[in-house]
Amino acid sequence: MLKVEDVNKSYRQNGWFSQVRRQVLRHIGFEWRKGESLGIIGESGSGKSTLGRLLLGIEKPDSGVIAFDGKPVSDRSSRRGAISAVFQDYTSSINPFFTVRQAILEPLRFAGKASESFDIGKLLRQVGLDESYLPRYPHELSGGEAQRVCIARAVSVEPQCILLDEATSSLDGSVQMQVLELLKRLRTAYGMGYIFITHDIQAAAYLCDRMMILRHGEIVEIIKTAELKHVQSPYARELLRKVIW
Ligand SMILES: Nc1ncnc2c1ncn2[C@@H]1O[C@H](COP(=O)(O)OP(=O)(O)OP(=O)(O)O)[C@@H](O)[C@H]1O
Repeated sequence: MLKVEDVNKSYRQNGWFSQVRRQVLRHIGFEWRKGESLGIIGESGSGKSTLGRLLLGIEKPDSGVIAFDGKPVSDRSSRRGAISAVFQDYTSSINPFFTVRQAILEPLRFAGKASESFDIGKLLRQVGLDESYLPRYPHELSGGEAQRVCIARAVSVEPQCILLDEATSSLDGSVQMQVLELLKRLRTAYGMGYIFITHDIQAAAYLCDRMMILRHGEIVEIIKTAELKHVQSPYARELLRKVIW
């Protein structure tokens, strides 16, 4: 379980030497339960990606606690293999000098899970590719294929949770749908859960069991997707109005 308690985060407003700080996240608290798919939705600038970086332990909060199975995520060894990430920018997520084979084996080696018996072909087929992609370089892949390779990398270590930050947003309509379907299938196949950061409420509704709505760095509401029509706060109602009703 991932537990977030009273997390606050600010950044210096005008560069390194500025004394002025802008509060980006305020009093964030929630739990992500094993196997769950939780959407984090909100408008641009609401703090979604910042929260994602804190959950991954890439950055530290000013105050508050983020713990995975009781251990702080800032402790790299505790989160290694527990949380993987897939980002929007699939082109820069893969080393341009790595083949697909090298790109997929990299996180496995890092997690100490690479072995001769690892079935890389099976993994590629799980994400809708096949062995013919193994010698290819990123520039020889379409956007959808590159993002599938990123997903394969994230899945390869069989983490408990994959954090996806706008991972389907830059794919065009039908490819985005294919990747969402793929994520649904992988969840069933591997039993892992997702934290799905997006401004696309429909994509989140498709993939997630619960949704957290962020505004100006604060949680407005956390609601089960099945009960989305019954959101309480005026902001959440307005945000959902266009796509739900
Ligand atoms: N490293 C940083 N230094 C200073 N300010 C930052 C930094 N990272 C983010 N911010 C600011 O924090 C606020 C929240 O940014 P964040 O990227 O988390 O929002 P978001 O909801 O993910 O937005 P988007 O949907 O546009 O990606 C923004 O005002 C942004 O300018």
